Amino acid sequence: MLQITDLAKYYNGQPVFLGLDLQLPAGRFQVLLGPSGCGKTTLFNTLTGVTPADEGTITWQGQTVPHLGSLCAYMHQKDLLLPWFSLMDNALLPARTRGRDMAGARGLAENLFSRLGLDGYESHRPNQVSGGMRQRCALVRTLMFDRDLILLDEPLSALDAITRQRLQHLLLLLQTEFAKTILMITHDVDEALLLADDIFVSSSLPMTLIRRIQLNQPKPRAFDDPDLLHIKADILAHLVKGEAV
Ligand SMILES: Nc1ncnc2c1ncn2[C@@H]1O[C@H](COP(=O)(O)OP(=O)(O)OP(=O)(O)O)[C@@H](O)[C@H]1O
Repeated sequence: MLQITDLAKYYNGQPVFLGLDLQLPAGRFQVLLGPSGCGKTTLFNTLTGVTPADEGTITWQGQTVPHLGSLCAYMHQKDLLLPWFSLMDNALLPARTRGRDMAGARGLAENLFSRLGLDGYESHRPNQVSGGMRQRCALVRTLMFDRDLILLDEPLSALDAITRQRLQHLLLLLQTEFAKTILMITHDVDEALLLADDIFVSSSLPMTLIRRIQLNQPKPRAFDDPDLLHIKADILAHLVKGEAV
């Protein structure tokens, strides 16, 4: 369980967010949905210690921590693969830097490569494969951190519709098969509706959470589910209202 209380971050004296409270129960797929520039990436950077919080507390499994840096796996918008390493060596980096059993790590990475349609590309370098393949490799590397909590910052935003759909299914696997707690940022309302157990809708800058929606519909879900269409209309109305905050 992750508890964020009264979190604030300022840039140049202006709040990106302040008084932010968020509670994330373990094992759920939670999605933060908000307009461009509202502070979503800054929130993730603050949570992971990339940039320090100015106020507030972060509590992970009952312990107050300065940030979640070493407690979570963070997948950025950009794949951040090292260009001089092969895809497999990129995926194995978390295991290597943590001194893990490399034979076991390689076995797991090979299994994930195969599941994600990357087998045969293990020794390719990032510039020799497509954007979708790089994102899949980045997803494998994120899993190789072996953390219970995963933060995903628009992991699918740069992908074509088909690849995106395929990876959405894979993201669902993270939750069901690997029992991860996930917090994902997206702009895409449909993606949020397909994947989330909880959706947090944020206002524009400074970011406040203006709506929380719990979705109990079983997955995989269909876009034309009347319940989801109803929720979509509600979210869009809140996003429009949030722009005016
Ligand atoms: N290092 C920084 N220094 C100063 N201002 C910053 C810095 N990083 C981000 N900002 C500002 O903070 C605000 C929030 O930016 P952020 O990238 O967190 O938004 P976002 O919601 O993730 O945007 P997008 O959805 O477009 O990725 C923006 O006004 C941005 O210009």
